[in-house]
Amino acid sequence: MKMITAKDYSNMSEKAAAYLLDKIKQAPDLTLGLATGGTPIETYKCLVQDHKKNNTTYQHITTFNLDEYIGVKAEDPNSYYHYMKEHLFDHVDIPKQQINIPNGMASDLEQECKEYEQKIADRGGIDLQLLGLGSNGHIGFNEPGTAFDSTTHVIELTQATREANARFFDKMEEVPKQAITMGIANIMKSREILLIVSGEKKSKALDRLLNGEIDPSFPASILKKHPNVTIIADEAVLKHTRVPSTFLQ
Ligand SMILES: N[C@@H]1[C@@H](O)[C@H](O)[C@@H](COP(=O)(O)O)O[C@@H]1O
Repeated sequence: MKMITAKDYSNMSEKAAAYLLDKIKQAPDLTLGLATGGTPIETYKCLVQDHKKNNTTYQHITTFNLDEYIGVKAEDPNSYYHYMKEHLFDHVDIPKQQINIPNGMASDLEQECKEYEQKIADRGGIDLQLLGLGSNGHIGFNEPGTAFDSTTHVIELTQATREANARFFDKMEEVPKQAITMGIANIMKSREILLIVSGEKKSKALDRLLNGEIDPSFPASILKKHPNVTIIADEAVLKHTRVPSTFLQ
C-alpha cells in the first residue's frame, strides 16, 4: 500500500480525481468500481468539472457500484442510484448501458447478486476500484465479520453504519436495514484500489487499517494483502493516525 497525503478534504478530492483521470486517459475503456457515501462527493465534482472543461470522455468506460440499499426505489433521493446520477452520471457522457448498480428493489435478491457477479465477470473484472472507509472498517457495505472470500451478497447493516448514514435521511427509522454489496473477494480481485479517507472521525479506522491485524472483524484490513492499493488521506485524518514509514512515498 502506498500513501498520498493531502492538505484537506478538497485537496484529497482533487488528488483522487487527478488519479482517476490519469487512469482514464491511459485506458479510455477502463472498468471502474465506484463508491458512494460522503467521502467521494467532491471527487466526483472534480471529475464533472474536468469533463466540462477538458471534455474527458466516459464513452467507453464501464462502471460497477459497490452497493445499494435494499427497499429504496431508484428514484428515491437516498438510493445510491440517485446519488450516482446526481453527483456524476448525469453530468458526464457515460452511456446508460455501461452503468451497473445492484438493484435493491429486485424481487429475487439472491438472483440479483448472482447476475451482478456475472456482469462483473463478463466484463473481465474491475480495473480500478474507488473505495471509502467505514468507521467500523467496512468497505462497500461489507460489515465486520464478513468473510474475506465473500462475493456479491445481501448484508444486514450494523446499527453503527445505520447511525453513520442517518445524516442523509430525515429520520433514523428511514435508514434501510439491509443492502446488496459487492463482496470482499470482488474488491480484492480489482486490479487496483484507490482508497480515500478524510476527517478526524476516520482516524481510528485508518490507524487500525495501517497498524492492526488482518482480521474479518475489521474488513478493510484485508487491503494490506492487495498488491496495488493507493490511499489518499488528508491531514485531519492523519493527525491522529500512526503511519508506518513504509507507507509513505
Ligand atoms: N456504503 C458506503 C461505503 O461505500 C462508504 O465508503 C462508507 C463510508 O462512508 P462516508 O464516506 O460517508 O464516511 O460507508 C457507506 O455506508
